[in-house]
Amino acid sequence: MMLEKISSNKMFGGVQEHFQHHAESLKCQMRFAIYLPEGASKHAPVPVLYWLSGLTCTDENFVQKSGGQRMASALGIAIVCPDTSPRGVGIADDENQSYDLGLGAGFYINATEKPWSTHYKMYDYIVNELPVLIAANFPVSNKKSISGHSMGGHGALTIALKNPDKYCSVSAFSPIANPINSPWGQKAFSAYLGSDKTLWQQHDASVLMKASTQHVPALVDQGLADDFLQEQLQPESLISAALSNNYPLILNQHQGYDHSYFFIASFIESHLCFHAKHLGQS
Ligand SMILES: N[C@@H](CCC(=O)N[C@@H](CSC=O)C(=O)NCC(=O)O)C(=O)O
Repeated sequence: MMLEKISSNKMFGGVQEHFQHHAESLKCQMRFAIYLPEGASKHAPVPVLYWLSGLTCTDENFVQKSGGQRMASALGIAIVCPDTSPRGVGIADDENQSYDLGLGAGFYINATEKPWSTHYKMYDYIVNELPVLIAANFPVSNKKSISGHSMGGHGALTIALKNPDKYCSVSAFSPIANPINSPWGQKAFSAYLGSDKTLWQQHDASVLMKASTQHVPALVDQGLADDFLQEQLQPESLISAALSNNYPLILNQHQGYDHSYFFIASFIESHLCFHAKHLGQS
């Protein structure tokens, strides 16, 4: 698979890079960012944290705003940031977009409904295609963890809960914790999956956590001044699910913090330390 390098910048001794490539699962060109810490090499491969961004984001938001690279360098962890949806000429909703459906809003699921089903296979891209591409082209080990924000927090939690053998740990900032009961989730799942709500449940972190039998260690941070807290995010559903299933979820709530990357930047280092512990880096 051909990778085209878009940019490369030395940062904290390592390197922050952006690439583009043809994604088979999405049938379009995709971009991703990768941070590689100093010393990562074929002889000293490093584990990878996949970061899934939220609505309206690209591969750039985390790279520019989170400040996560400093601790990733110290801990010896690579961070891969994919884009949040397929993009390109002729892809559904290119010309008629709302911020919470279509471009920048792939929800990390495989769409089954037209017109989305041709390209919107973000689950396959994140779980299967991208890790193979990363392993083939970068000095990484086979240890992986996953994290994300908001829509990406939903993606990280659901992907880890559905694939407990693939991920050493999962974390999320302000995740859409119960999308089958939130307006963002209902809009996306209706469009991408259709009206059968039993299918929606397979992509709901609270439903999956309640039923989970193999527990991936999970950390969630939530700001209490988040404008989306009650209507869209509903962390109380995740807390109930964890309690009912004795799930090892750490959920921290923070007075005064909102939904922005200022919140993520304030706590990203604790997430990286959490993942480092489960990836065997500390
Ligand atoms: N209506 C807003 C919503 C966009 C927004 O807040 N996006 C968040 C993620 S929300 C859930 O997935 C975000 O991360 N934005 C990018 C950033 O860099 O802050 C709007 O359109 O602005």
